[in-house]
Amino acid sequence: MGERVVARPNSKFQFSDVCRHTDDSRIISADYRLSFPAHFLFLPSAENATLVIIDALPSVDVISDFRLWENPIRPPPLEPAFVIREVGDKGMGMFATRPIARGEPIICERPTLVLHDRLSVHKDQHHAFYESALAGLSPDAQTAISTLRNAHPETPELSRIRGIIYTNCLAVYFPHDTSRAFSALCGQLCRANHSCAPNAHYSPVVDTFECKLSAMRAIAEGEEITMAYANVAASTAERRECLLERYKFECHCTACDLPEPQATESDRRRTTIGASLGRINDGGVQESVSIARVKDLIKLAEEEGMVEEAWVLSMAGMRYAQRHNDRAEELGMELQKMNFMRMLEGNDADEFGAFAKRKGLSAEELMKIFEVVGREDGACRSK
Ligand SMILES: C[S@@+](CC[C@H](N)C(=O)[O-])C[C@H]1O[C@@H](n2cnc3c(N)ncnc32)[C@H](O)[C@@H]1O
Repeated sequence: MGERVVARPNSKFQFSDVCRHTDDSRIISADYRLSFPAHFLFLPSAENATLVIIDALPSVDVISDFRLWENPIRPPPLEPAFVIREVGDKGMGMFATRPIARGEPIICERPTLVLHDRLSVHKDQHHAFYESALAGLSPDAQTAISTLRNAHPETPELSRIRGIIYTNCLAVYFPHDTSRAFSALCGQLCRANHSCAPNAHYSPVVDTFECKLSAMRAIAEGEEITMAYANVAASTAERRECLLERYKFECHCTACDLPEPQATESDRRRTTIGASLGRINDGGVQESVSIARVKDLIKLAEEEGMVEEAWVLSMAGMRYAQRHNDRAEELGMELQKMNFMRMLEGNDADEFGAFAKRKGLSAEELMKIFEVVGREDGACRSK
């Protein structure tokens, strides 16, 4: 540890007398009253940081050794796919500026602020703590974060920056330990609004440490680009309650505002899928339901446009077939799983590429198989 930094002239940390330099010039140790000693890692350098990671040593220490930061970020598409603009009560939103094909990456963005999920700062110190973390970022990066929406009323318990984190955070993982979830803020991707029938899917890209939004179905020019913030395998009332509590809005998406009798039918499908997914997560469904039941559930999920849930169900079906030594069903389920993955994360999804390689197929050959399986754009009900 180096010397204590006390209001150095022009220092990024001049308002804070509780930050110290460490042997790594990019890592600042913060002496706040925390559940563990926090550290700020500024990347690519402390002078011109576009990313701050808030964690404890030795984890930040480990992360700082990754060559990952030197990897180029994926180049944006030649023709940008979206614009961010005002959308009434929702605040800002993301809109397609051209037709976007299913599976196409809409945006791939390195986050600007990342913090460990179990970080707990004393409420009296929230403001100073997060301000210290932001103060080390470049002016553009600071603006990107501090101007994000805060849906929560500011209180002594919930500072503005904490409210911004609650409103916007996305899950990310580091390659060295994917069991630890971190929350991330991105200047652009965090402008995507919610829908219970979304047209886009968020996924963290572990290898390059990026946040990715891909088109889950074809998106028309001018259409709003939306993702799901909450579990959509739940009834309208349950979804609305969860969104109101966490994100402070009442959802009026196409799924929430369906007329009767479609609303009741949609609730029935979603709660049926939700109950089965709960059993899968508990490890029970594999023995308690037949492969025929898994197929029925996948059909329900497709009818609701719930691709992620269909993907989880096909994975459960594949495992079930494996345990029963049913090779034909296993391959059928694996193909479905890959196809749902392609719908969620696009043809460049790591899992999709690895599958093609494992089967000794080129991407084109694999696509032909999917055409035979017959799940093109219309397979999931577009909302
Ligand atoms: C991650 S931000 C999304 C971008 C935000 N609209 C903005 O202006 O930056 C989440 C917040 O946006 C608003 N929001 C998102 N989806 C919405 C929806 N479907 N209806 C109304 N408000 C929504 C809520 O205030 C929510 O807490």
